[in-house]
Order: sequence, then structure tokens, then C-alpha cells
Amino acid sequence: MTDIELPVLRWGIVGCGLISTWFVSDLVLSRSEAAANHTITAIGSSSLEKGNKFASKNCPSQSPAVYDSYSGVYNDPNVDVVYIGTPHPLHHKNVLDAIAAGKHVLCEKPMAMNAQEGQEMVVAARKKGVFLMEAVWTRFFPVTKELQRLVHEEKAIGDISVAWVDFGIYTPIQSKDPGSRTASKKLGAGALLDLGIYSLTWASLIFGTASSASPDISANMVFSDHEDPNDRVDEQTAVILRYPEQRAQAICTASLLYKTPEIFARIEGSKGSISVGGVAASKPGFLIVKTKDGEEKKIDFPVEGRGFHFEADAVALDIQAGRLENNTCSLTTTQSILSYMDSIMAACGLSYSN
Ligand SMILES: NC(=O)C1=CN([C@@H]2O[C@H](COP(=O)(O)OP(=O)(O)OC[C@H]3O[C@@H](n4cnc5c(N)ncnc54)[C@H](OP(=O)(O)O)[C@@H]3O)[C@@H](O)[C@H]2O)C=CC1
Ligand SMILES: O=C1OC[C@@H](O)[C@H](O)[C@H]1O
Repeated sequence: MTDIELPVLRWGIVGCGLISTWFVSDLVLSRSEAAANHTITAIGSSSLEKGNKFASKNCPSQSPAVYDSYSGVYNDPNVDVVYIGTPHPLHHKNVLDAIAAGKHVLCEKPMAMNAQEGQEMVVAARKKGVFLMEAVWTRFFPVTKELQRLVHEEKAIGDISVAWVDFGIYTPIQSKDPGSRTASKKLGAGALLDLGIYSLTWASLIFGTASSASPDISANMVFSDHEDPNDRVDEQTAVILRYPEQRAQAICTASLLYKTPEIFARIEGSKGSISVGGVAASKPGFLIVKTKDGEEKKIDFPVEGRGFHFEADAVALDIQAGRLENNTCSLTTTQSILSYMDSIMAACGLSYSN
């Protein structure tokens, strides 16, 4: 057997919060089937103490340079790609700063607070000739790819008429530290931007985001009970997307008021249905395919670690090949979903600009 040389990607991490912990742990995980190797060469945090603690806890086998600023990471010549793990309203500045320093960028979801910000990031990345991707890790799981193959290539359940997708996590706003990103409007709190983006992602995987598949959108929200209406955010959002050409609908929900059961999505077609389940709508793990002739099959897709390495490997392969965007999570798709969220917020009277 010949050893295939894997690409090595050198990562700089910006922000040492929860998601960066998960992401970095998966990057350094020893895996049986890796498509790339990853090293953590720099970490940027609000303090050296926090950055050092993060490094020793999450990537003890690495010796990253630790900075008490994010600019240290952007300007580090040993960094190929910057991972942005800060709260959503900071993504715009963090991404633009990384791009200005000539770095490739993987930015957590949602990449921006609205489509306008997203567009500015895309324009900046193209002008500088660097890679940019929104870290919608869900798209890269083997189970997600298999669902798409079954639906679009094999047409296992025929013509799709409806998809229901729900992402709820029981985290009411009042139960959270008011200064945390999951409670503070200034830090982008709210069910749609945090969780609804995944429900909309599943709809886009089933129905597409091309302009020919552009949906009519209707929506409503249950707001948090802050006294000042300017502080309110959505604790629960329900969206119906109607795809006129496909004569189909997606019903996408997101909630901070209950936890979704294991099966979080069901897709109904003329020949059967597919249910999708897993730890959460962000981390799918299995499919149940039922056909109208009575056959039922459960297909499990166990993963090593949490599964963030799938998107990281894809980024490494793109950068190695000189591609500036990823096909599985394209910037056009990111922009479409940001514009859906703009429409949903406008229809429901939610604005983050006050
Ligand atoms: N893909 C996924 O499954 C998940 C994605 N996310 C996404 O990741 C992003 C970060 O979420 P999460 O890790 O949960 O958030 P945390 O609050 O846990 O961490 C965010 C980090 O950002 C840095 N930061 C910079 N400025 C601020 C500020 N003004 N207030 C607070 N923190 C700041 C801090 O790091 P430091 O002090 O080191 O600079 C902080 O620890 C969000 O956009 C979220 O949507 C979150 C969870 C899961
Ligand atoms: O992306 C996410 O997925 C998992 C949730 O726990 C988290 O709040 C969210 O940011």
C-alpha cells in the first residue's frame, strides 16, 4: 500500500469560547480516515492567560503561538487559514481583518448578521484572492451527503412535496447569563440566527437555493419577554418556504423553549419518506428510509470525534487545490440563506441594528 501524502493546513484560531474548543479538539484528533492533517499554529484571545489555558486543554500536542489579540493571528506568517469562533456580530470585522492580512478564512455560522455584511465579506475575499467559507459543518457529514444522493440522484422517494425540519434546544433566554452570546441581543442572541440557520440549511439541501428554486417565505416569531421591545429577540421561529416550481414546501422551525426529539426532519415524497435523526439538527447521525411498498431501512453513520473534521478536511483540500470557495458550502448558498433570514426578520419585525 502506498502512503498518500495528505495536505497539511496550519490554523490560527480566533476566540477561545465553546465552539473553538470543539473545533480544535476535532482538528487534532487522531483519525482512521483523514483527508488532511491539521496543525494549530496560532491562537488569539482576549487574554494570554485564556489563550494559554485553551491551548493546553484542547491541543496539548501542539505548540501554537498564543496572542492577546486577534491581529497577532492575522499577521502570523505560520498561519494559512484563520478560524473565526467569536459571536456572530463580530464575524464581519474579524473576517474582514483576516482577509486584509491575506489569510484564508473559515467563519462560524451565521457568517454575518445579514446579507449586506455577507456580501462585503465575499467581495473582500475575492478581491484579495483568498478562500472564504461559512462553517456550516452539517453539510459535510457523510449522512448529509447520502441523503442528497438518495433524494437527488437515486430519487429513492420520488418527487418531494414537503420537508419538516426542527431545531430546538431548551435554553430559554431568562435562564442564561444576560451578558452571554445566547442571551444578549448585542451579541446576536435569538433562535433564528443560532438554530434556524440549520433548519433552513436542510431545506436548501432538499430544495436547492438556485434562483429557479427561490422560495416564497412566510414566518412568525415568539419573542423573549424583555420589557424594552428593542431588547427582544426570537425565542421561537416558524417559517414556511414555498417552492412554486417544485410545488413543494419546507416547514422550518427553531426554538429555545423545548428540545427537539432525536428525529428532527422528515421528507415526504411521492414514493416514500426519509426521516433524519441524530444528536441535533446540526449533527445528523442516521436516516430512516421508508418506501411505499412497506420497506423500511435505518442507516447509521457513526463518526469519530464530534465531526468538525469533515468541514476542516474540505477546507484543506480546497486550499491545497487553489480553490477560493467550497462546492458543498458555497458562498452563493451562504448568501441565499442570509437573505432568507433577512426576509424572515423583516417580516417578523426583528432588527439587530437598533
Ligand atoms: N457549529 C456549531 O456547532 C456551533 C457554532 N457556534 C457559533 O460560534 C460562534 C461562537 O459561539 P460560542 O463559542 O458558543 O460562544 P462563546 O461565548 O462560548 O465564545 C465566543 C468567544 O468569542 C470571543 N469574543 C470576542 N468578543 C467577544 C464579546 N464581545 N463577547 C463575548 N465573546 C467575545 C471570546 O473569546 P476570547 O476571550 O478568547 O477572545 C469568547 O470566548 C457563534 O457565532 C455561534 O453561532 C456556536 C456553537 C456551536
Ligand atoms: O450551532 C449551534 O449548534 C449547537 C447549539 O448548541 C449552539 O447554540 C449553536 O450555536
